[in-house]
Amino acid sequence: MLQLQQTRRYSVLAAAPPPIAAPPPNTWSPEQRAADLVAATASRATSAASVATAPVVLLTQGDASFVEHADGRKEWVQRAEDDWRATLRGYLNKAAMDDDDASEDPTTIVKQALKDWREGHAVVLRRLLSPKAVAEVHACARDCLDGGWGTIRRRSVGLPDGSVFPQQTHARLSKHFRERCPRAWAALWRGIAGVDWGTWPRFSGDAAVRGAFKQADYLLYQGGDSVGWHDHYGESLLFCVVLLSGDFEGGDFSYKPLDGGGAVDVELAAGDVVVCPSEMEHRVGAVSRGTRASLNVDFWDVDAAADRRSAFDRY
Ligand SMILES: O=C(O)CCC(=O)C(=O)O
Ligand SMILES: [Fe+2]
Repeated sequence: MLQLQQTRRYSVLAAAPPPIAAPPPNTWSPEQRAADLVAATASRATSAASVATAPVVLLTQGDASFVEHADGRKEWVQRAEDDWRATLRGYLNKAAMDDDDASEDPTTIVKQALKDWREGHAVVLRRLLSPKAVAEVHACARDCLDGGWGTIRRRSVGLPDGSVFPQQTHARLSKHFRERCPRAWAALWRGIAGVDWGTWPRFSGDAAVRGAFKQADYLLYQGGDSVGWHDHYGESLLFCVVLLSGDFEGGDFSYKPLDGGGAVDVELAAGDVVVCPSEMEHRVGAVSRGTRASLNVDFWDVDAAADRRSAFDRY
């Protein structure tokens, strides 16, 4: 069993800088916000109507958003945790729920990916998750919100490049991910075991990969959200990212090869998975239109008894 190293570069920044232009006091009134929340917690059918009138987020800076209302008015609003939850719920109420369970066998997908793979690079598993497996993950995130069993945060990962402060909305699904997303989980551990074996072997076989599940995080980016350059060194041994949505612009996933070569942009479609060794630096570019949803899953080799995280950090 390897010793888990201290975190070196994986940065989860706590404080957000002030927005570029100071937002005016919140004119998205508490009454309106309360009404949105009530509507959002109602049934899916009725909440779909309320979502149509929710402001569109054009840009985010820290906890402030520049929004456009249905009548065309634009303004800065300061947002609190409940607002981010409402945003997440609004997206999840509309997220594609596709019943198509067709996907290729993970072994075949891994074989193809390893043919194209070069040492020191990430591995891309095309369409590893079927539309139904992707839908399972969206449904799990909604269940996490409705059931209140996972932590939901607005957080920053990585270092800002230029003036853009990286931010993502983050829901930790670890507690129930494996049982609520059986298709997604089976595709992931099979795909990852195959990749690991054929590249930088860190886990000895399927059972070791299954036992090394550390956490699964559902991530939402919109209105300029991004993730700066960072790695997961010391936090895990291997991680993967699944793209869960398609209707957005910007939001490219890039990584820096371990041989010191220049950054590589990866084109991803919903259901595609990028697998990286945890020391590999990566980032997500700013999302300029629509919503990018993804799932980050980390694998380590610390067994349950040696896991010293608090319940909050786990879930
Ligand atoms: O959303 C992604 O594609 C990557 C997210 C990421 O790197 C992280 O949350 O650590
Ligand atoms: Fe990351």
